[in-house]
Amino acid sequence: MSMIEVRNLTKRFPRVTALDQLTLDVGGGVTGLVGANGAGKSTLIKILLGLQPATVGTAKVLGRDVVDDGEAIRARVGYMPEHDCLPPDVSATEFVVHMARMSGLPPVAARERAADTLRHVGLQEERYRQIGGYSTGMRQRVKLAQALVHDPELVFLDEPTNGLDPRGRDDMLELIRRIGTDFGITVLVTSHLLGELERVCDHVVVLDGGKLLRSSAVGDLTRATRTVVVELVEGADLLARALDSAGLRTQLDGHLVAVDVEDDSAYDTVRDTVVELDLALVRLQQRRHRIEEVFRAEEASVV
Ligand SMILES: Nc1ncnc2c1ncn2[C@@H]1O[C@H](COP(=O)(O)OP(=O)(O)OP(=O)(O)O)[C@@H](O)[C@H]1O
Repeated sequence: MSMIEVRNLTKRFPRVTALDQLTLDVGGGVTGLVGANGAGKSTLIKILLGLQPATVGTAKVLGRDVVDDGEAIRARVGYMPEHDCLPPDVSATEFVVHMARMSGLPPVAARERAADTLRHVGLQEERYRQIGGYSTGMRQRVKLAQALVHDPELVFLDEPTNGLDPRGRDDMLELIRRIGTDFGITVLVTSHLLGELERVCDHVVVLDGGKLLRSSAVGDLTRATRTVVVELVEGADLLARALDSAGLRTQLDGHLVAVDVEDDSAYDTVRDTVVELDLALVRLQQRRHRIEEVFRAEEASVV
């Protein structure tokens, strides 16, 4: 079932078209929304939350229209905004309890949910201190906690790893994965870094200049473009030439030949050719492309 359905969505600002006839379906699990700064990611999230009107087109979230049913959608959806929006002079506990109360939870339930959620995002004793003294990583966790405190079915996380050091990024990505797997909450997470999303996402949507560049399952994206690396004692150039003549794409690098493998028959061709040429094999290793390499290769072939 589609959690989000976007049809022909266009958003024009006076000087720029932020979204351009975007059509898109997002299912359950963790979906990454990737694009350079200005690609339209935040604008899409704001329209899906009913916080901004589209110029043209329609969108549904959890089966409800974003214009007619904004309030009902916001009750079942969490939102972690990109920019800092936290009051400095209250504690994380006070803030998250307040947000839970705003979502309609009674006082005792709000306190319990806030404590549970802050624990899940990894804020311990520091949750009683004023937010003004927090590190960026701690502030991101508070923003995440307020997005989860009312037990939503779907959360929008806008650039949750922004400003974090590598360790903080890893921790945040792990948390996002757990939101999807352990709690069964559907996640739409944005980033301008494609590489970090492949670790936690089931699906990736790529926006470019407000248009849909690609929407694929992460597994399909990397599986479709495997490489097998063949290392030989000698004769790598002979093998590369023979495989080229057999219609495979190869790259020669010293004693190594990297071969693009589009289907399983390519393995047979590599094995048979090594035997026919009577070459001494050191290693035959399969390597999946990283998602970033796939896109880089595609961009290069477009240029
Ligand atoms: N309220 C606004 N008024 C005018 N232009 C806007 C407004 N909001 C966004 N834009 C423009 O729309 C385009 C898309 O912006 P958006 O914030 O959606 O991109 P983004 O992919 O989220 O990038 P970033 O990560 O930098 O926020 C940009 O060119 C931006 O300048």
